[in-house]
Amino acid sequence: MTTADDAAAPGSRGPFTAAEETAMRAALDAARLGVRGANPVVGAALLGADGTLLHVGHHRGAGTEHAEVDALRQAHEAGTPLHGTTMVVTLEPCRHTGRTGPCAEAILAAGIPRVVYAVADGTETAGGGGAFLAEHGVSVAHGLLEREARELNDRWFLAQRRRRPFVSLKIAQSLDGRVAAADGTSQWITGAPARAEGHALRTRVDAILMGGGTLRLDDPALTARAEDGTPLARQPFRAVMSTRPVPDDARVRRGVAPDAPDDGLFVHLPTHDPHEALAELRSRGVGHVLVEGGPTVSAAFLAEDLVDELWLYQAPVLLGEGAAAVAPLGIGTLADARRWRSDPVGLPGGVPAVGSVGEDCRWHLAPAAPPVIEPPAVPDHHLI
Ligand SMILES: NC(=O)C1=CN([C@@H]2O[C@H](COP(=O)(O)OP(=O)(O)OC[C@H]3O[C@@H](n4cnc5c(N)ncnc54)[C@H](OP(=O)(O)O)[C@@H]3O)[C@@H](O)[C@H]2O)C=CC1
Ligand SMILES: Nc1c(N[C@@H]2O[C@H](COP(=O)(O)O)[C@@H](O)[C@H]2O)[nH]c(=O)[nH]c1=O
Ligand SMILES: [Zn+2]
Repeated sequence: MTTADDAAAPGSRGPFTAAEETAMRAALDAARLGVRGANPVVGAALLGADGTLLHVGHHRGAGTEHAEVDALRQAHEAGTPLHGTTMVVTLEPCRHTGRTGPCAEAILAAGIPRVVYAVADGTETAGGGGAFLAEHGVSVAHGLLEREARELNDRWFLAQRRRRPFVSLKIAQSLDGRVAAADGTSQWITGAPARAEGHALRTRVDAILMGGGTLRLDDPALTARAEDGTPLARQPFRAVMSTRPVPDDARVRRGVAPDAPDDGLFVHLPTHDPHEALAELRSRGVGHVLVEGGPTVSAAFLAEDLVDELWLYQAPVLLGEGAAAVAPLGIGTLADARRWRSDPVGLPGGVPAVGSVGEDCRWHLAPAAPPVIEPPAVPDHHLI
């Protein structure tokens, strides 16, 4: 089947050697060690002219070096000669300068004569590296293990096509699926190790979002903090989705410096429409949003299929009464239930999707039905 992707992608669709396929499998395994969010997970393997797997790199999340650069750095440190090598990468090498430099130029500068990638980047900003390399005389082929590579980042590709941030939802619930006791108290359902994971996630995202209900009941600061309460170095935007005014003395306005007037990270989103909320955050450069409830806002994002990954922590606590984790979604019968699957990509270093964190249980999930694999939107630089 020919897709818009094929029409836009440079180079051939193969044939590929057995060594290239082995290298791509190693690159896919390496990609799974990364974290997904504003950026996809990506792996890159350097293959010697004789088919030997030389170095395998991966991307460790937005702001860190890209997979190809990781592999090239390893080669440099080991003194590996690069003539005759092939760069095998799970995503088309980027050609833009974002938080890091363009991989396509790094590959060209390294004198690598062949590049094999699985799936086109497809974003307006970073796509086009394959064409750039082909124009500069590099042998470029794409489509090797494309389905596997696409599955690894399926919801990330979907978010890109829809021009919205990647959305994570975090829920900390009791054994009986409640996120607060009858009187609204919810601090703390889960234990310290699970909360520490939550703060590590907060520091990786660009914005944390809560609803007006949580603001009014809990007055949270929405900052990323270490276990002893000290602020972590990287702080995200703090967004409140509420049509009512946010009080001047709300902690979410202040962030990590309670006495400072305004750190520029507080955002009031006076809407009940999650699409509108995401569009506003994207206009501020947000690529990854963490929704931290409560149940009304969680349901609003879930109802619109806007949750790309779910971090669900379940504590061995029974409440019997209190708010359910998610407000009604209009599901009347089991056949209409929303099913989720383990997300193979998660915490840095490939921590398992389902596991224990202290006394609690962690589930890292993605919607079970992968999005319909449409061809990626043709990037603007391919439009006439
Ligand atoms: N354990 C956990 O993981 C968490 C638990 N909680 C608990 O949840 C409880 C609060 O739940 P809840 O009241 O549902 O809080 P929410 O945080 O979901 O806020 C709901 C409010 O947000 C506004 N809002 C934004 N979008 C929508 C929408 N699409 N539809 C309707 N209203 C919208 C409305 O405020 P407005 O009228 O101002 O527009 C609404 O009253 C608290 O007890 C809190 O402790 C909260 C977060 C995490
Ligand atoms: N992670 C990754 C790529 N990711 C691409 O680069 C974009 C982000 O770049 P930056 O702003 O520098 O973080 C991201 O949106 C995606 O299009 N590309 C690659 O060549 N290799 C990588 O390992
Ligand atoms: Zn890159």
